[in-house]
Amino acid sequence: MTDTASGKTPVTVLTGYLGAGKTTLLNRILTEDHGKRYAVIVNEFGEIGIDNDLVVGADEDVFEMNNGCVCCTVRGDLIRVVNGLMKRQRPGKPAFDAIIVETTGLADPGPVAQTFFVDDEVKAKTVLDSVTALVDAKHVMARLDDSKEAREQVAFADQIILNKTDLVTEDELVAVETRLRGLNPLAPITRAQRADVPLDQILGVHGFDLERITEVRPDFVNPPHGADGHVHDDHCGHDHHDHDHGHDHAHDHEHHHHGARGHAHEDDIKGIALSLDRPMDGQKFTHWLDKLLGEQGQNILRAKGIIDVQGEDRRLVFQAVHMILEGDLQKPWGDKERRWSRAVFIGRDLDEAALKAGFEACAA
Ligand SMILES: Nc1nc2c(ncn2[C@@H]2O[C@H](COP(=O)(O)OP(=O)(O)OP(=O)(O)O)[C@@H](O)[C@H]2O)c(=O)[nH]1
Repeated sequence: MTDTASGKTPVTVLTGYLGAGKTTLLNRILTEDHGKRYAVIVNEFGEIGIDNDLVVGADEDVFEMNNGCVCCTVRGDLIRVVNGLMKRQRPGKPAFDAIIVETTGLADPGPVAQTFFVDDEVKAKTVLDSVTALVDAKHVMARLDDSKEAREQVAFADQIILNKTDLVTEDELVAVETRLRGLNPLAPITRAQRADVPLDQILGVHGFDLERITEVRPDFVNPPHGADGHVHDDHCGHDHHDHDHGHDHAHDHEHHHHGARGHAHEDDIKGIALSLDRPMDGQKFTHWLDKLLGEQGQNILRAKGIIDVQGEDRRLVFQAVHMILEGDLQKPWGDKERRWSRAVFIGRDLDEAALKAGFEACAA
């Protein structure tokens, strides 16, 4: 599964709130008869190695980072572990087909994801394939109410596995999916029990590649239910009347522990999808994006997009994790292909009107 274009080993960052089913998934990855070799990097809380012991077949392919808190900074220990893995060899190919990094249930996945952009050695050998969030269908609504980390994990994800679907009704599932989509309109949601998703559907998916996602499921950039431009489709369901997270409510930035259910709630994290059918001025756009990330990068969890630059045959593809921005010109637009620009910003307290105006002002 080595990334064919680049020869780099794909890395999946696995997040999910406490108890969502991460260990269950890792055990599947390590034990299933898939003919691949995966390395799993788990994160330990200080001295007690519980997680590692819960992962079966742990010895050979499971590696620990235990150097401090996973959510604080770009991870020196993670860099060391990954570089160590990359030095191993199998005849003619990298030692592992893919690497999965588990973050603790409470961690912000941002710094872990950023690690794969900042260290030159890591960057040369690996490519961040996706941030995958596991969600507990039974408990996620309450967690989204009371936990900023839970909201950030969902907002940050390239794909979401909605686990424990056996514990809730279809109506409840639709309500959960609607809420997840409000926080993250881009990530595909796959339902699962005991994390029984096909591994080739979640690993090596190029989740960071916006274009591929929109090719597979064009509805991913569908604005959330209730928002301008939302298209009703099979995925949104229409019987979720009691979960109308209106978008005009006053914000509650404190998010004290509410009861598990029943209050009207405005998620302060949201995803904003922008598009433009005219070519853009490349310089204007780059300048705008740099400035935006410089000023609001703390609040922007993720951004990615494909831009149609005037006078350029190739598409400009960018993505950002907080303030860390990467962008380059990628494959040329096809003759019959629709040339258009689209971008998604996921973050806290984003001013949608200002973003839209700024984006459109970059038109050539
Ligand atoms: N009913 C049900 N239980 C599940 C499912 N998936 C996992 N579980 C159970 O949920 C519990 C938590 O699962 P884990 O895989 O340990 O979750 P985790 O995300 O690793 O938890 P932390 O390590 O605390 O972050 C375990 O008892 C699992 O057996 C599911 O689809 N349905």
